[in-house]
Amino acid sequence: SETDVLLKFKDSLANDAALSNWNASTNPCSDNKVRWIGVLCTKDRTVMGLQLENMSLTGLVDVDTLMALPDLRTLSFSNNSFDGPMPNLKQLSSLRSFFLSYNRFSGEIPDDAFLGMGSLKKIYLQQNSFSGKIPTSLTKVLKLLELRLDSNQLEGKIPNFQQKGLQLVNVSNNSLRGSVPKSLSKMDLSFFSGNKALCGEPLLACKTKKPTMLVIIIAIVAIFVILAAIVSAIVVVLLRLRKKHQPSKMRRTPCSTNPKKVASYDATKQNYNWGSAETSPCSKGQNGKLVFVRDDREKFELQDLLRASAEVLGSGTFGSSYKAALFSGPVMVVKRFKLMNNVGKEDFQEHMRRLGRLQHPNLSSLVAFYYRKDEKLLVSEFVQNGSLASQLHGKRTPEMPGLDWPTRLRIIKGVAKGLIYLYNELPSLTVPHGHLKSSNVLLNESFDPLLADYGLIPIVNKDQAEQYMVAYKSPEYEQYNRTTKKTDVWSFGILILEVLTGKFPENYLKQGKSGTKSNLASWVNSVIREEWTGEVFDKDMKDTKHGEGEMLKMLKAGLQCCEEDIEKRWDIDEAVERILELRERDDDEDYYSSYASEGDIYSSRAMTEDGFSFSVHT
Ligand SMILES: Nc1ncnc2c1ncn2[C@@H]1O[C@H](COP(=O)(O)OP(=O)(O)OP(=O)(O)O)[C@@H](O)[C@H]1O
Repeated sequence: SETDVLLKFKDSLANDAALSNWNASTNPCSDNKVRWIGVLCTKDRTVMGLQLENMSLTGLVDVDTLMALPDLRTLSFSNNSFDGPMPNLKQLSSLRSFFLSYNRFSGEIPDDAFLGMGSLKKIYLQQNSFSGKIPTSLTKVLKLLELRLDSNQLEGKIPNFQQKGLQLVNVSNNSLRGSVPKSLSKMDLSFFSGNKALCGEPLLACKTKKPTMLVIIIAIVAIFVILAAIVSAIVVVLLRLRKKHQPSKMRRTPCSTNPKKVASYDATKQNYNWGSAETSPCSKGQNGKLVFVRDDREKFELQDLLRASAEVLGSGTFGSSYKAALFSGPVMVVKRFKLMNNVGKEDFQEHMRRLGRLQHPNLSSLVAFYYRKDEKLLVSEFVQNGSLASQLHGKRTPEMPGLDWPTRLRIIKGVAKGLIYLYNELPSLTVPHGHLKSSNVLLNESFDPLLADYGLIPIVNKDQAEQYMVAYKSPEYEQYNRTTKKTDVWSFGILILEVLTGKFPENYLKQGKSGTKSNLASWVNSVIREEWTGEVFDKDMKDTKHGEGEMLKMLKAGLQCCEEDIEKRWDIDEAVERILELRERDDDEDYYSSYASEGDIYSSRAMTEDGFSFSVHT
């Protein structure tokens, strides 16, 4: 009977004076008046629970015996003096609640202590000396509403409770660590306090996982600083680019920034005073002197150049060129190079001296140079009639009516002579000129050509050279990334075609439909293929009447020099030889007539042995 069960249970207790009315002569639930102390009964007078609180009980909680009470739903032994490990209550799988708080229970609670207790709603274990981890089997008690584990010596992390109905989980005053599970974050903060290493809502945020407000503010400030730095860097770069790309019309000092090269020809010239030596950028940090490459001419100082009134001649790819009339008479041209650091100072000076030794009627001679690490100035004599480019493409005026054929022929021949001289004098250079184009062919008072800007490939910065210098626009460089001894011949060929057609070569450098590059030579070829050879010649070219034959031969020579297949392209010797053998017109009438008759053959539009047909324009 239940009487026997409870008396047996009482036997295992010690200090049980409070249970004095528990005796075998009465039934625990028989009569309200004599109901046993601390026994809770159902309506049917069966034992439903034990509420043995505040009785100073000690001894053993005999769970095995209690298993014989089929309707037992609740047990409370709160505020007694029980000690030892937690009773094995999971055997009482129908329990709805149990209260062991305020005793001296100790030791670890087995991890599976609550397994199978599917009806349990309230577990009160607070104010004992339990140690070890919170058993994970608690998370499986699906109906759990209230759990009190506070004021023990529990450690480790709080398991991840997921029960929907949980109303209270108090784990305060233990030694728990880690973060409060999200499912418990809305509970009262006091349920978690007293655990030094516990964090997360409702406690303070965990440092490792969530940044504090201060950290967030610092991060935001840092992002702003970085953004500001990036924006200012972009602004600086844009300003520099803008400065660099200012059109050549802007007034410049010889030390101002190199503007971007434009594809169209710009013959604009402006008078400009360089200002005092102090205000000129050239004077800042200027500790070097002009170095004269020859002894046979009058010397002057850099200051003399800076003091002279200057005219901007133009802005090339490497820097601007200035015309400076010295007080003592001579007129010089100073070209400012920013990007000439391919070699060190010694090699640079050596190369300059080498160029300075070159003397030829068709070369513009280097007079002096100035070396500074970040910029170089090359000084040469001013050449009277400007460049071949300005003569071919500049605005037509009564003073600049357009070059006639005899002059053009003489110019091409002069260029050929200058070129072969460079090949002979600079044999170690694969590309002795390297930058042969019409703006680098200057014309003296008799319209004889003088080559300029030659022999610079070894000293110009490689990147810049590859980007801007004429040699690197050649088919062999475009296709195979290499230059050869015939590369200058190709530039010469383009120059010849430019002189004959009056077309500006850079305007014909295009990517073709098939991916192939087109150039002035391919344009000329296409016109010839259409049998409109006469159409290729410059309409502004005067005095062609007796020169058609030579013009045609020159056209062929130009195309031979522009042959894309290097094997088929003439070498410099052949090119020069063929060009120099072309006859120049003189006052000999016989010559006129023979020349004219040759032209007449072509003007009949018959195909010639060279494969050209020719129709004379008027
Ligand atoms: N010694 C000179 N006498 C007269 N005009 C010159 C002289 N040197 C250069 N020029 C002219 O000054 C202008 C600018 O020349 P610059 O050499 O600076 O540029 P570019 O030849 O157009 O291009 P790049 O820098 O690619 O050579 C050109 O029209 C050029 O013909």
